[in-house]
Amino acid sequence: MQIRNFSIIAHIDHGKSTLSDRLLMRAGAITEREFQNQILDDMDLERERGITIKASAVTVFHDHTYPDGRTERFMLNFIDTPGHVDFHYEVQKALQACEGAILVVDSTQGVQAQTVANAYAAVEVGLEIVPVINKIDLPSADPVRVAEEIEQVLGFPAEDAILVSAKTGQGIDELITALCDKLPPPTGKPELPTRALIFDSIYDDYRGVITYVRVIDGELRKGMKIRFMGTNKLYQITDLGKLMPRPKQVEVIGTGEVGFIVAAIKDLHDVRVGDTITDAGNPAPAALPGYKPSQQMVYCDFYPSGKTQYDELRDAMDRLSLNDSSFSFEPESNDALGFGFRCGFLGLLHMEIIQERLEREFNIEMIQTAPTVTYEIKKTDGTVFRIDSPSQLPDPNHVEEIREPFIEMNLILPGDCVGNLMKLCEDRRGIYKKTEYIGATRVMLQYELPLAEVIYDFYDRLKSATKGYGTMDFDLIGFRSGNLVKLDILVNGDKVDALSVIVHRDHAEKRGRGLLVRLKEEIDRHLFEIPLQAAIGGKIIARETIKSVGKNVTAKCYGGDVTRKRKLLEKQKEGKKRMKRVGSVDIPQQAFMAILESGD
Ligand SMILES: Nc1nc2c(ncn2[C@@H]2O[C@H](COP(=O)(O)OP(=O)(O)OP(=O)(O)O)[C@@H](O)[C@H]2O)c(=O)[nH]1
Repeated sequence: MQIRNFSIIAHIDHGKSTLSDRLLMRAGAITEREFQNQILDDMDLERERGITIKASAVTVFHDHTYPDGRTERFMLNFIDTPGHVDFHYEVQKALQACEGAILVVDSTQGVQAQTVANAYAAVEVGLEIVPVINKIDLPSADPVRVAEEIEQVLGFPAEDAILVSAKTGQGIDELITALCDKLPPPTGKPELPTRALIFDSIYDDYRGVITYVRVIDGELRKGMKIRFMGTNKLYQITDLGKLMPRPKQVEVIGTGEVGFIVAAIKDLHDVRVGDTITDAGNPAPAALPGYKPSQQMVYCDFYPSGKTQYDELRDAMDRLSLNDSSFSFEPESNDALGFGFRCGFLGLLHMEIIQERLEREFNIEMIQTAPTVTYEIKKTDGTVFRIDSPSQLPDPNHVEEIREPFIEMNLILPGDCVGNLMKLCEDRRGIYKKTEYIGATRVMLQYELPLAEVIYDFYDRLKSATKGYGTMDFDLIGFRSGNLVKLDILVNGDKVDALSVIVHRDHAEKRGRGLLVRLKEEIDRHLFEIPLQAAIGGKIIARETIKSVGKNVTAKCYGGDVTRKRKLLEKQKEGKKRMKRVGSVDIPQQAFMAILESGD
């Protein structure tokens, strides 16, 4: 029997999940009805089996007929990947467990920013790529143009693209034939000591940690004693299986195959994605190369509020981190906000997901501070270290350099929006790199930008400046020294650490003023007058005053420019009720997020 391992990669909404389901249906693994119900998203399935399915590696069989009439059975293993820019890391993990990838491009949309990013990622790990043009059933489909774009931007010959409709099933047989013919087989050796790559793991309430593996050499057997080569932990396999797509127990996962193992592992942190599993009785001499560890790029604080206690928040986060090892938290205390946690995320979307899950699944009420990036500090004594909160910045007299993370951003947009986007990038301290044309009407722009300038609202700005047609993708390229300063905020004379930000010196005054104006809108009047001040190193650079209730009877006007309200902030409307008392002033949740809106 032949084995082929591949991932499906695509820009968001180009049809990756629908195509996975269609392939499952074509291979007879699911029924037409299940296809209609989107099997891979079916939560009932998880409940029924007591197993959680995530970024699943699904196994199906296909009888392939060669041109000479011979037939042979193929085991096709495919791994679903997330498409969002925050989860690049997950995509990389999936790709390294494969020999090939299907690159899906929507025939009505063409090549988009994440099409390019995912294609490059797949080429980088040496995968064979089968380009697929999807949604050809739609009247607005333009597969010829899209095939040309694929050739022009990515270099895959236009005639190699396979035209399909995941929805109707058109072209799926050609696709499966191409997978069998074009993708290389796995190259591992069955006779060598076992080496299996961990590409995913999840925590399951009933069975502990479930580890997804790709066996490179040797095999994994039920009952086998295994060693995790990186963490040096020993376990015994109690169960192993494959997702077909329902979990099916097997006795052996052989060379080149994928599957999951259960070994009574209680702590997700014992199982490091990228680590190698070997046979404890006959260990491999060296581990597989593994992955770069996931990088947290965005940090913020969570503080319990309302009826939620500190312990409840900690327990909820503990439970969440069981299932998501790229989310981290550490106790943090703060004069103004009391005891809470400093949390690290892969990106802003990841942060929103965690915040939403805490609120929805655990009924947690909390105050969240504005997100910030990691900075690298060089002190005058030569020491270099990283901080993930402005409050950790040492005395400016001891700081020689503040370095901030920079990204390389690729934007794909309609040609007539280029001017607007270049202005936006330049306002955000962007450094222009290059422009490339895609066909006659679209442009790929490349800029280097400070991450701090894009994490808040850049995506929304891009969408509104391009009527929704623009797409973006970025990669971290390193830390660069900048003329950065810490801007402190004083409320009624008290410095509120959670409101401090690190900003470029040239923008400091404008940011300080903007922030105070927003704070003034958010903080209700009290019985006394409240001075608001912005300061750099003790020097006040801006000031506002919230008048006392007694002095002016005009009703307070809330809101500001509604069109500027971001999605993130809208979700926090009820946060208005969540207050934290700083000194004698009540500050609502939204005030802590005001920094997000005070940029321009
Ligand atoms: N007409 C048509 N619609 C399709 C086809 N394939 C997918 N779609 C639709 O396109 C939308 C996005 O498809 P998904 O399969 O969810 O896309 P995805 O790439 O997995 O999206 P994410 O999981 O959000 O990254 C859905 O509404 C699908 O029904 C197709 O071949 N034809």
